[in-house]
Amino acid sequence: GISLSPLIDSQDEYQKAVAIICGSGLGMLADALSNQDAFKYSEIPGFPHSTVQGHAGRLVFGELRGKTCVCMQGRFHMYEGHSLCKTTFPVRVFKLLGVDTLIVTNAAGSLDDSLRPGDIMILKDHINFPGLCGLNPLCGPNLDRFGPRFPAMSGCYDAGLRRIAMEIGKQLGVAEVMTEGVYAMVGGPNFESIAEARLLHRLGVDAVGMSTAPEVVVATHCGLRVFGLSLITNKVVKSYDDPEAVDHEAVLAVGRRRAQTLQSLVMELVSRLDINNNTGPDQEGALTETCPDDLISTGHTEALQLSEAGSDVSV
Ligand SMILES: O=P(O)(O)O[C@@H]1C[C@H](O)[C@@H](CO)O1
Ligand code: HPA
Repeated sequence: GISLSPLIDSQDEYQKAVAIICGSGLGMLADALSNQDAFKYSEIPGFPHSTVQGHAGRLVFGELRGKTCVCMQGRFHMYEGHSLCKTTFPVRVFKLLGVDTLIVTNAAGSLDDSLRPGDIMILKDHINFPGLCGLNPLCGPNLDRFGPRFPAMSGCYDAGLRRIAMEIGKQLGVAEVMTEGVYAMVGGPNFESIAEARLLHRLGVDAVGMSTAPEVVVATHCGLRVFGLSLITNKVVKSYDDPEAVDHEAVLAVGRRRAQTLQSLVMELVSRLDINNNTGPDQEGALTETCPDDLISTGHTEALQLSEAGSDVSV
C-alpha cells in the first residue's frame, strides 16, 4: 500500500490534524497547504474514484499555519453511484488516523432570496433528506468502536467554530456576505424542479446541495468536531416566470471567483483551532489498531486495509 508515514511520523503531532473536504470547484483550498504530499484516490485501496468535474480526486497532506492537515481535493457523491458507506469512507479513515476536526465545504444553491451567489453560508444545521428516507451511512451493524448505535445530531455543527468563523469574516471584511443557515442534502444529480424548490423553501431550507450531510453524520458518530460552509453558487429557480437555469459550469465559476476569500477564511479558522479541546471519544490507540476487520466484514468499507499501525499505516 501507500505509506502515509509523512503524516503520522509523530503521533503527538498527528493528534492535532485537521481534515478538510473540498466541495465542487473548491479544490483550491488544498493549494494553501505547505509541504504537500498528495495521493491520487485511484492509488488508495478502498477509495472510490472521483467522477465529477471540479473534483480533482487527490488526498493532499500538508501544513496550514503550523497545523497538520489532510485535504480531500474532491469528494464522493451518492449520485455517482457510490454507496453511502463508500462516500463517507474517508471520514472513518480520518478518524483512524487521529484527525480531530473536520471542515466540510460544498457548493449550494440558495432558496432564501437574501443569499446571493458568492455568499458564504456557515452551516448551523442540516436536513438529510436521503437519511430521513433510510439512506444513511450508519445503516447496518453499528461499529461500536466508532460510536453509538443512536448518535445525537443536535449540535453536530460546533457552535464555537461557527462563532469564530463569523469573527474571522468581520476581520477579513467579508461579514456582509456571510451568514448562518440550514443546508439540505438532496440526492441529485438533477437540480431541483420549481415545485421541489418551493417545497424546500417552505420547509425552512436556506441552501440545497447534493453532499455533506452523510459525511457529517459519520463524523459526528465517531466524535469528530465539525465545521461546515456552503459557497452559494446560484439561486434555485422558484418561479415559473424565471427563465434562468443553473448548470454545473456556473457553479464552478463562482468557486473560482471566491477562491481567495474561502482560502483566507479556512486558513485563519485552522490557525485558531484549539484542537486538543475536542471532547469527542478518546482517540488514543486509533493508530495502533491493526486491520479493522469489523469495517470490512460489515461492508462498511469493503476494502479498507489499514495494515499495521504507528508510522507504518498504509491504505
Ligand atoms: O460536492 P458539492 O456538494 O460541493 O457539489 C455540488 C453538488 C453537485 O455535486 C454539484 C452541482 O453543481 O455541486
Ligand atoms: N441544487 C442542488 N445542488 C447544488 C445546487 C443547487 O441549486 N448548486 C450547487 N449544488
